[in-house]
Amino acid sequence: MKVIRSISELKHELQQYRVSSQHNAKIGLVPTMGFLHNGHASLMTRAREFADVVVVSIFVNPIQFGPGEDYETYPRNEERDLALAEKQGVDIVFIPTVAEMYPQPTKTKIRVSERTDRLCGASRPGHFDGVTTVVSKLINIVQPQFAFFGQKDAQQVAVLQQMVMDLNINVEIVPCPIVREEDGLALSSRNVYLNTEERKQALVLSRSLRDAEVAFNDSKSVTASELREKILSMIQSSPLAKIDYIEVLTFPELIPVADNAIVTEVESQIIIALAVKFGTTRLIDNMLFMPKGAFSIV
Ligand SMILES: Nc1ncnc2c1ncn2[C@@H]1O[C@H](COP(=O)(O)OP(=O)(O)OP(=O)(O)O)[C@@H](O)[C@H]1O
Ligand SMILES: CC(C)(CO)[C@@H](O)C(=O)[O-]
Ligand code: BAL
Repeated sequence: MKVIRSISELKHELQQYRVSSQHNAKIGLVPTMGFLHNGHASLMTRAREFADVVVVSIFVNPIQFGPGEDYETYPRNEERDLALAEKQGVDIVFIPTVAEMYPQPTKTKIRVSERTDRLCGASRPGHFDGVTTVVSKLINIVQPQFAFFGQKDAQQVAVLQQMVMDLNINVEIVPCPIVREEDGLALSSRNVYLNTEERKQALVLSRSLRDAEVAFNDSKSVTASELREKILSMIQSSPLAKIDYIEVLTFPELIPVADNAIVTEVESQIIIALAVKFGTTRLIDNMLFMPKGAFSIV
């Protein structure tokens, strides 16, 4: 496994793969912010199935953090990350510095409208401009055929799919399923911030989504607002939970489902997306539902 820190060296290395391969090596990119866990590992495994060369980037991207967010304290552990990537059979780990990615403050940003209006786009103004800008840069540098993203960050997947479609970027965005701890908590680098009590109470996210899934499967007449209320009351029973949002939307368009709509009758895929704070740690989770007539794009 090669560890590369400069853009020019990465481009050179990838060019070697392209010209030396008899089969036109397919490149898979897995963008991350490091502090890798099994959710990231699952993206690498998926990438290996699609691509001959797997490139993982590790970069805590300052321009997707707002003022007062956790850019400075975001967990980092390069040694452990490299060991995990090596174990996953990754070919190249790209670890640029901020100065390498942004030699001067970027004067150009990519902004996707509409799909960024709600959920984390509303709670974290400018966040997705930072994500789409850095992902475009990474795609331009690596020129992969495939790029892999976790469905845990479902809005990120929807926004990036919109971006590559609108800008005719020649890459397939491949969404990958959410990896969870045995007790249901979605893996996230930020879980490390949780103290014992917060970690315990954070289980309410996956449990409330599972309850919603049961209601969805058992009742032919459950409405969007009933599903939302069910989740709301369950999360509110956790004293430490501070709700940012609970929304029922179509996916990937992210258009709100009408309160009185019977969810099993909606003709597109539906997402229930949550963001909840426990102490200072903001966690997100979601579940996709496939009403009758809808077909999956994930
Ligand atoms: N539990 C998970 N299952 C599947 N994919 C995941 C999971 N957690 C993160 N990913 C994906 O890994 C990629 C890199 O994410 P990132 O490095 O921000 O990790 P993270 O655990 O989501 O961190 P954070 O705590 O900052 O949200 C993203 O595409 C993200 O969706
Ligand atoms: C895609 C990403 C690596 C861009 O910085 C980040 O938003 C993340 O880790 O999900
Ligand atoms: N995985 C999302 C990256 C962020 O929270 O900034």
